[in-house]
Amino acid sequence: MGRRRRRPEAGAGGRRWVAGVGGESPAGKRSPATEKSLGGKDYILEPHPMIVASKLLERRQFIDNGKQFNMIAGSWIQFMIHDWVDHLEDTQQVEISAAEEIAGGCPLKSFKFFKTKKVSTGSTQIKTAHLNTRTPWWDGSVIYGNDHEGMRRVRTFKDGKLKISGDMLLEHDEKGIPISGDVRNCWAGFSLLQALFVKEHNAVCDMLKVNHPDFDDERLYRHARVVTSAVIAKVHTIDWTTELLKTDTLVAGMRINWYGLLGKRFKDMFGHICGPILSGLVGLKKPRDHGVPYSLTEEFVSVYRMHSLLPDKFILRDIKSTSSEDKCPPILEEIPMEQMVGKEGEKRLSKIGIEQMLVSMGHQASGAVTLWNYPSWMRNLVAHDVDGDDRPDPVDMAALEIYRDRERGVARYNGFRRNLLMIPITKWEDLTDDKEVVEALREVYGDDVEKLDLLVGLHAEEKIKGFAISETAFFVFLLVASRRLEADRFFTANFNSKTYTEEGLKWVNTTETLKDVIDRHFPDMTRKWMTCSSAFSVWDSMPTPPNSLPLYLRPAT
Ligand code: HEM
Repeated sequence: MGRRRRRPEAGAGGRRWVAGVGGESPAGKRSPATEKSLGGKDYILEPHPMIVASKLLERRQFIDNGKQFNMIAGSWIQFMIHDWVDHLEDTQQVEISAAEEIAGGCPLKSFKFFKTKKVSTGSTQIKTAHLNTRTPWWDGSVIYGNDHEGMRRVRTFKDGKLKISGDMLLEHDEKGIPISGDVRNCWAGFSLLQALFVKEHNAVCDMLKVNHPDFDDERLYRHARVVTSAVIAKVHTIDWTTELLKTDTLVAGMRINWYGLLGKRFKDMFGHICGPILSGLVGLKKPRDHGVPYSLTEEFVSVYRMHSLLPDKFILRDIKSTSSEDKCPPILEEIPMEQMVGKEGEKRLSKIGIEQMLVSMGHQASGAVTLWNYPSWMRNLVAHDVDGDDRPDPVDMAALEIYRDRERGVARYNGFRRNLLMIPITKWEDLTDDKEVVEALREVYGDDVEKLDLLVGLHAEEKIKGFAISETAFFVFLLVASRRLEADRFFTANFNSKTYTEEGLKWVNTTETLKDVIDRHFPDMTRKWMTCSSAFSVWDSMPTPPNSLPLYLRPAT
C-alpha cells in the first residue's frame, strides 16, 4: 500500500520527468515565428530578462486581491507546488549580468544560479527532459518527504505519528531548519501549513488507533498518510480552486470532479455506481491516463509562477487584544517579508505561535497576479538548496523566472496559446485595453507580439470576472486538476475501505474545506475570527452569497 508510486516506464531509478508540450524541452526548439522575429539573436537573453523584470514585473506599489484570496491561499499553492514539482539542477552555474544601461534599476547587476539539468530519456520520441526531484502525485510528500531518507526523518516510529514540537509547530534540526518533507525556499506561512497537516495526520493516527488497537506503527502511518493526502487533495479541489476562480461554473465543475453530477448525497448513499460524469473521478474503478502516462509538464510549472501573490510586509495581528469587538483583530506589527523567510522566518514563527500566525494570515489579502506587482524584495533573494541551507549567491527572482521558461523551452505567450488551441494575439490591444500596459509592452518588445514572454502575458491578460488568474493559465489548471485525480490509483481503484479503512474514508468524506480542518484543531478560531465562508477568503469579508447551483451541487455553508 506504499505511496511510492512511479510511472510504469520510469525504471528502477524512479525518474520523474518534466517535459514540454510536444515532448522536447530544450531551449533550441522554438516556433518558426519566434525564430524569425528574433532575427538570429540569442533566444535566452532577448529581450534581456532584467529589462523585462524592471519594466514590466517589479512592484511599484502593492496591489492586493481584494477580499477574494488571503495569505493562507497564497501559501497553500506554494504548499502544493512543493508537493508536486521541483526541477533537478545541474552542477554548472550560469551568470546573468547586464550593462549599466540595462541593469540600472536592478538591485543586483549580475547574479549566479544553477542551470536546469537536462537528461537523456533513452526514448526516440522524447529525447531529453528535465527531472522532477519531488513526487508528482498528490501524495502529501510536502510533509512526508520524497524519498526513503526524507520519509524516515519526519517519523516518530510510534503509533504511526510524525514529529511535531510542543508548540504545535515543526521541529528543527541543529541548524534551525524545519524537519519536514520539503524545506526548500520556505517561509513562515508555508511552514505553518506543513505543521497543520502534521497535526491532521497525527489526529488521524489517534482516531485509527482507537478503532483498531491491533494496528502497529507502520500500518497506522500508512493508512493515516493516504487519508491526510486525500484531505489535502479534496481541500485543493473543492475549496482552494473555487476561491481562485470564483464562479458558479467552477464551483460546480470542481465538485463534479470529486462527487460527480449526481452530487455528494447520492454518492454517500450509493457509492461510485455511475461513470465519471455522474459519480465523479474519485472512486473510479481503475485509474485512467488517456494513453499518456501521468507526469507533469513544463507548462504546468510555468502557469504556477505566481510570486506576485506575496506581499512586501506580513501584517501580524493581536489576537489577545480585547479592544476590538469585530472579527478583525488590530494590527500589532508589519514585518518585512524577507524576515519571514528561511531560518529567520522560523524563529519569528516560534515567537508568534501557530494560532496568531494563522489568524493574521487569514486577515491579510494576498497580492494580485498582475503586472508591476512582483515583490521587489525577491529581486535580491537568498534562495535555499534542497536541504534548506541558504545559497551563497542571491538571485533576482523576477529576471530568473523569465530566464527559466526560456531555458526550459516553454513557448512564449502566443506559441503557448497556439499549443492549447487558443487564439493567439495579433496586437497588444488584443491582450488588454490598458494603454499604459500597451505602451510598456511596446517599449520592451517593440511591435513583435511573438516575443512576449509567457509570464508577462499571463500577468497582463485581462481577467475573467471572479478569476484571480488568466484564462490561458486556467486551461492548464483545468486539464491537470482532473488528471491528477483520475490517473492516481489512490483516488480511483484504491479509494476504498481496504486502503483507507472505513473510518479513514469517513474522515475524508466528512471533510470538505480547510475550515473543517482548522475547526478540528482550533475549535474556537473560525467562530471567533471568521465571517466569510471559505478559510481562503479574507476572514472578515462577507460570506459567499447563495449561488444559482442546484441544491445538491452547492457546498455546505
Ligand atoms: C516566500 C515565499 C517563496 C519563496 C522564498 C520562493 C522562492 C522560490 C525560489 C528561490 C525558486 C527557484 C527559482 C529557480 O531557481 O528557478 C522558486 C520556484 C518556484 N516557485 Fe516559489 N517561492 C515562494 C513562494 C511561492 C509561491 C506563493 C508560489 C505560487 C504558486 C511559488 C511558485 C513557484 C514555482 C511554480 C516555482 C518553479 C519550480 C520549479 O522550477 O520546479 N513560490 N520559488
